[in-house]
Amino acid sequence: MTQQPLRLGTRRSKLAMAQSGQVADAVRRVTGRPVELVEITTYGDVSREALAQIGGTGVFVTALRDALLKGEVDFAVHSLKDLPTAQPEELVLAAVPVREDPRDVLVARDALKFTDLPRGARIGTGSPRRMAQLNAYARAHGLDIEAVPIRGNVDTRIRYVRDGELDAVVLAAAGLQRIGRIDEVTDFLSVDTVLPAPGQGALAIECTADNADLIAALGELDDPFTRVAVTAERSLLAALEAGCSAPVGALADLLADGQIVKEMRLRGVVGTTDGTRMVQLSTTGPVPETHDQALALGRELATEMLAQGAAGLMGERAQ
Ligand SMILES: NCc1[nH]cc(CCC(=O)O)c1CC(=O)O
Repeated sequence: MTQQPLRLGTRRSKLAMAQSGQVADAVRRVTGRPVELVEITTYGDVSREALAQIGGTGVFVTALRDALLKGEVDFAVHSLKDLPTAQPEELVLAAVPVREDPRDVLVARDALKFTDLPRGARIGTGSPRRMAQLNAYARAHGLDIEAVPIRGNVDTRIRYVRDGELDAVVLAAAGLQRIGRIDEVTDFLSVDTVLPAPGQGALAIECTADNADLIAALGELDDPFTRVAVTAERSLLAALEAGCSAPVGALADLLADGQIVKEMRLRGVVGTTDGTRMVQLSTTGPVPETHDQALALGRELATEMLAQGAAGLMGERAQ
């Protein structure tokens, strides 16, 4: 008996195709069903200008969600950090698989590490979050760097370095891992230096809320810890009322005593892009056992950050 293939909606970029291909393999494995990739062109893919104007929030996601709602595809794969924090009622995150390395990394000329960059080094990043933290670190440690706003996909950004236009670019480790270019990293930035974006390194597998059989099947790919961690991180982002282009970093991790997991820590940072003003806090508590507990942890930290003036540091937008 031949089974209808499951249709996986994906963006066409190299990164999206790579991660969708990996998820397709995993879904074939757990469901035993064929999976076909359906390429969907998003507004953000078509127009760089449009992307700059609308600021980036969710542009890559909207077209995939429309295709789900129209029944053109059965499920979609998103980079979790690109998902708006508001979840549409008709859709569910059926799985959040095990997260890749959440760190940001440097791809620099001549195998340079961040702290070895020469005075006046030009570092490309379009992310206010990365700019804020790199500039703050540079100020504190007497480094002289210039953060240069850039756009484009991962290949384009690395090309700025290969062409000698920039000394380095900052990217997410997870993206490079997924497209097979992790070997080009010259420095893995400690999360103490640059806290990643909420949800960075994680994927979201989404389908319609009425598809109980598929939700159950995709649920096999869910990693409960990753889900709890990214839920807390995104709850912080939502409670700060910041969009995905805001200078907000967040990371939840487990604190263990030997093999025994004791607590979850949630760290958050907000700063001005010039790195002169930062609010950086963390909170630690029992590992959340429910979605609501994970949300509460994020809200708690947001409340503390707002009390320290976080809102006043978020006015800036990506260039
Ligand atoms: N902003 C674009 C984007 N969205 C997801 C990733 C890959 C990393 C991930 O899945 O978190 C990237 C590239 C990057 O930030 O370098």
